[in-house]
Amino acid sequence: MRKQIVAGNWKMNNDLAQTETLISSLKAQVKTSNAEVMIAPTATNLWHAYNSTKNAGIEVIAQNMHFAENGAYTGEISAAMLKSIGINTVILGHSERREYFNETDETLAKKVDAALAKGMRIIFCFGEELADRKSGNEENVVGDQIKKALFHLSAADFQNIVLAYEPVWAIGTGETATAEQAQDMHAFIRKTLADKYGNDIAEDVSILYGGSVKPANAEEIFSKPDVDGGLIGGAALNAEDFFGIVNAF
Ligand SMILES: O=C(CO)COP(=O)(O)O
Repeated sequence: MRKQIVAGNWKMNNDLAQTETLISSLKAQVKTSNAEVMIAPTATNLWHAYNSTKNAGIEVIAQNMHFAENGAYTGEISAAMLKSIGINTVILGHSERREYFNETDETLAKKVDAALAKGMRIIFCFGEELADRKSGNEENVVGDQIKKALFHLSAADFQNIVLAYEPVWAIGTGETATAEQAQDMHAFIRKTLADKYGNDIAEDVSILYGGSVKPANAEEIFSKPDVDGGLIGGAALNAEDFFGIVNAF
């Protein structure tokens, strides 16, 4: 079953005290929602966030992980380590990881495999850059990113995959894809999945939109039939704004 999801990607923001404050504000705003609500604090605060959101209707998820089980990878965190502190979902392939940390489709495919092997759910991100969109190449770029990192998977694996379309030109820029641009790309993504795995799988996968989603534009974006939720950056750092978006469903 396709799920509606709103996930807050906190990126490298909020120390421990700020994490405590924001979680308290979020807990004060939670009410029964049609959407699953997730937050992705920075790694040092995952354990605290996990403990302070138990039974609060907010899932704590990770922003990244390494593909190896363990070993000589200074500074990295494995799927098993995340699982051991109660984290069952991980964001992979964010454009900032691709751009600043040289993550490639090939390394992402390994990360996807490692997360699935541990039974984790993945929010897999991809999206074109401005130059790709200006040259009309956005579908080729997005199709390639999906195929290279995910098309070695089995149909059953997609039960644990959520997709997040995040056009790079709309991240942190205040520039949002129009609801129509998001819908067109999400429909293309679903068709790409359907061509390989069949309609049932394609219809079941949740596809989130990310890129300058705010309370003011969330309702219109979420109203589109192939948009199943959002991956939220800046607006996730404020509890009212974040729940303004969650409540847009
Ligand atoms: O990158 C994003 C979420 O992962 C989107 O960030 P903004 O909402 O700040 O544009």
